[in-house]
Amino acid sequence: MAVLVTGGGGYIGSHMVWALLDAGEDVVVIDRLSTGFRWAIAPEARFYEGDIADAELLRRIFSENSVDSIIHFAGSIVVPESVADPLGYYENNTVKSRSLIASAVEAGIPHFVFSSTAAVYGTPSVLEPVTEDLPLRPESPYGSSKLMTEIMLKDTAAAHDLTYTALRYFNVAGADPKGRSGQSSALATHLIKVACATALGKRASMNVFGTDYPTPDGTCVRDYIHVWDLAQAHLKALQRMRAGGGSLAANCGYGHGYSVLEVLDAVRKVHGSDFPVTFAERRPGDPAMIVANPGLARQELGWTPELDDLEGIIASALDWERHLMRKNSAG
Ligand SMILES: NC(=O)c1ccc[n+]([C@@H]2O[C@H](COP(=O)([O-])OP(=O)(O)OC[C@H]3O[C@@H](n4cnc5c(N)ncnc54)[C@H](O)[C@@H]3O)[C@@H](O)[C@H]2O)c1
Ligand SMILES: O=c1ccn([C@@H]2O[C@H](COP(=O)(O)OP(=O)(O)O[C@H]3O[C@H](CO)[C@H](O)[C@H](O)[C@H]3O)[C@@H](O)[C@H]2O)c(=O)[nH]1
Repeated sequence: MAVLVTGGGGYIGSHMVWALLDAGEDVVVIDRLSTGFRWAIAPEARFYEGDIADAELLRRIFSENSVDSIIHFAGSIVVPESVADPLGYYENNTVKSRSLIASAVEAGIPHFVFSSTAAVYGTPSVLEPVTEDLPLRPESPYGSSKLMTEIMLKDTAAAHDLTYTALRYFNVAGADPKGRSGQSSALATHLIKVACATALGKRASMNVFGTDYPTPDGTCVRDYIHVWDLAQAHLKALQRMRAGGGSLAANCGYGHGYSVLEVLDAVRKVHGSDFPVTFAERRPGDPAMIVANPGLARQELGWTPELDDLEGIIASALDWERHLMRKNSAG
């Protein structure tokens, strides 16, 4: 049986494709290459260029491949961009996911893994790491667009022969330990990516967005998870559903948070030199602090993270950034 990866040319999707191939799976990718890259998709995967809402293309993919599972990464991912363009985010993340889910139901695909996000919680009402039963109160259209897809999946799973796992990722960072993929988009806005690019001189400077949050040092706190550990959680979710496990929404994070300033200090330490930072206004849509309680994923998926080390995550991100610099200078 084959696994269809939507958004397999993107940051997390390209790692997932490698993880699936490493595990001996047959892999098919659909990606419209809006933020992803053809070269980022492992050559062993079969690639279809197009949109997840193109029902005709999905029918062709399902007729040409024995797909039993979909892992759905394709979407728009930048929180402040979603505040400026909510309808664009509801279109690409919610409306198009609805179309993809309808294609899955029509083709009788039994298993579906969805890239959800910590942003579904908004700013939690408790200081402890969040569990899945807390109220879901997204603070950005991005978070709402993802929560709506979780709701569609829940209702669809109740009505049809489809089992889903929604993995609520916390802040994904780092690169494939074997150096085959990493965060490659020059437009990426993620903290660790931006800090590594600044440390290496690819950017002149960077901003710290907000220093007056109700956190120990005034900057936002996040739970940074290594992209390779995250890909392994998806493999576990697939195995569990194939073995008859039911639908589930589970956090993927490590259970401890770092402030923006702590992350920048770690980048300075790993890189070995300082770089320019500007203290700027808060960025719209940012919750002050969010950290995962990963107990459910550990217990239900049997997921055991192996790369829980901020400096290790940063070292792999720096390595990938250097690789991109060599690749670009070679033309
Ligand atoms: N990066 C994070 O920290 C993070 C955290 C939580 C959740 N997520 C979720 O993980 C998923 C992947 O994120 P990423 O960081 O790899 O982003 P990314 O932008 O690198 O990858 C998204 C991929 O989807 C493709 N795509 C977008 N819309 C499409 C469409 N309509 N049809 C076909 N292809 C389309 C893009 O070309 C790209 O290759 C997203 O759904 C995102 O919301 C990411
Ligand atoms: O140049 C930068 C970039 C980010 N930040 C700050 O660093 C923190 C982390 O920001 P990121 O952009 O790296 O990540 P987000 O927390 O905004 O969002 C990420 O994780 C979320 C889940 O927590 C979502 O799923 C989303 O897709 C993904 O981009 C935020 O406080 C942000 O304001 C800066 O100070 N400077």
